[in-house]
Amino acid sequence: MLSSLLNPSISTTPIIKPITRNNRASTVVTCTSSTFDSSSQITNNNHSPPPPPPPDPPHTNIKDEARRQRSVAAADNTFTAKYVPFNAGFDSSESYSLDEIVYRSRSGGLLDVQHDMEALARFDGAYWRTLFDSRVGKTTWPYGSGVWSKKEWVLPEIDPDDIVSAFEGNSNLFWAERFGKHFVGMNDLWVKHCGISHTGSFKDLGMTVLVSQVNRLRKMNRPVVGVGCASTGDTSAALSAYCASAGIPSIVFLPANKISTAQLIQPVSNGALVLSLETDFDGCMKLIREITAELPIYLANSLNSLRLEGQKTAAIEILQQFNWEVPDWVIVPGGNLGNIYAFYKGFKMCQDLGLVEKIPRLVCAQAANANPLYLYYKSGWKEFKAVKANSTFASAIQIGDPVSIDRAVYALRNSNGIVEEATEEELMNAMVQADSTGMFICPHTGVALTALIKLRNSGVIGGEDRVVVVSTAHGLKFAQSKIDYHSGNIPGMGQFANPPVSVKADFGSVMDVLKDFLLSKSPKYK
Ligand SMILES: Cc1ncc(COP(=O)(O)O)c(C=O)c1O
Ligand SMILES: N[C@@H](CCOP(=O)(O)O)C(=O)O
Repeated sequence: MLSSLLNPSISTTPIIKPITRNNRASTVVTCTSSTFDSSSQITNNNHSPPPPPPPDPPHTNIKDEARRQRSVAAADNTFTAKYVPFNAGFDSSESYSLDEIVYRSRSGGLLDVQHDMEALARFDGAYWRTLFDSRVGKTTWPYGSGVWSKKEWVLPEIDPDDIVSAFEGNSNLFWAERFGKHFVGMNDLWVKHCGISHTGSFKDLGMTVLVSQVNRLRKMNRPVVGVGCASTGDTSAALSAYCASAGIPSIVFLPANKISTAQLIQPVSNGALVLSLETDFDGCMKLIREITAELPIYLANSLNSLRLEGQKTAAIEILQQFNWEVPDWVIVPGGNLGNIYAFYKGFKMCQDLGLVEKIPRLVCAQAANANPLYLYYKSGWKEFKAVKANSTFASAIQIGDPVSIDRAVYALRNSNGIVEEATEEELMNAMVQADSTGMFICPHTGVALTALIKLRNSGVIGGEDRVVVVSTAHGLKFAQSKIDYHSGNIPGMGQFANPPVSVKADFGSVMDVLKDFLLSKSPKYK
């Protein structure tokens, strides 16, 4: 009933129909019962004169102004960074310039971006804190971005002219007062809302860095014709938006019928080549790795360590927002497992460079239907086994063979971390209960809140602890799961459902309903 009340045309499972256009297979997406087809393409049949050219842009813009400031200021670029094998020993001499196209070390392991920490440490913690704080809330290019306000720690050598940014980051960190008090008996619970972002998820933080570097590589005539990713929906949205903004072709591999309509329409709208594949995310990931090894398509998944340099700034922002006080716990939902390491790295750099004295304990929260990290953790980190990820309402983390498993284990071991899991009912109830306190969160944040509830119930997290739950995407991307829950359309679920009430449109009927409602809210008048 609710679906038809809200939007009769919403379908839970968007259909992607292949068509042939311009002698090559391409795709058309049907998000509702009405089809986008070739007839919906724009044609100019009325032979009207072309529109006049746009007026010349003003002579100066924020990039020009930033360039002028740089030429006046002393050389600001004494910092460097390079790729090294992830967690390499001190005796390793393997390294690569960030201008090389490389995703794996010689031994096939993961890479990491290593900054010249000695050069950064020539400035003390107070210097960095003041510098970062001074850039918040401005429109100065590129520092108006929460990511690029930490440029020296992200991509120090990139020319600001090459940066592709939507001034992402600086997302709000809000006090979850009612949820804290009523559901977990806490006074100091916070939500870092990374979903309030350009494309509605934390992926923007990493994608601005990756696409900026691609922009630079293309200007250097490196062989990058397009950028591609496998995605459960959010990475593809971010990739296609940043590429479209820079005029770079993007290609996204999506598991057919496994992502939400709102996520699917994002790359379609931004002009990406959208491939809908009859497999799951892990299958898409395997394919994109094979394809990017063959074709001049740059890999944009978090296997590419550039992404994590942007994502780590969310951790620095949390410290900044607490006036450089360190919370006790940070809870992050995990899928491909790049983000948990990005948080660790952001906190650790702040500790190593003297901005703070310690780092928080990290919790990675997984859906029980896609829980390879949780199983590994429970085995005492003995043996990692990829799993076949089952369908979950937290569809963006339906991942059974996470590429960053080694990074996640490193982050958790070095932060005295914990892994928790959430069943479908637990994560949906947590999401719905959080929404009832004024939030509108995604199911992945429901997974993180479930971890919090479990750790509070077991006493691991104390009532006085300061906890940050990372909300990774905007709830509006996952409206269908909320509609299904509140409609009672999910077997075995709906304990906290709040469906709309159908009422006859006459005074008496409306009064009856309202009286019942008011009495139920004010028992003393009963
Ligand atoms: C909304 C959302 N939350 C959480 C995650 C998990 O992040 P990661 O893959 O870095 O573990 C993803 C993507 O995987 C996501 O899209
Ligand atoms: N949730 C992700 C899955 C891919 O993760 P990535 O960080 O490796 O790109 C998505 O939205 O696609």
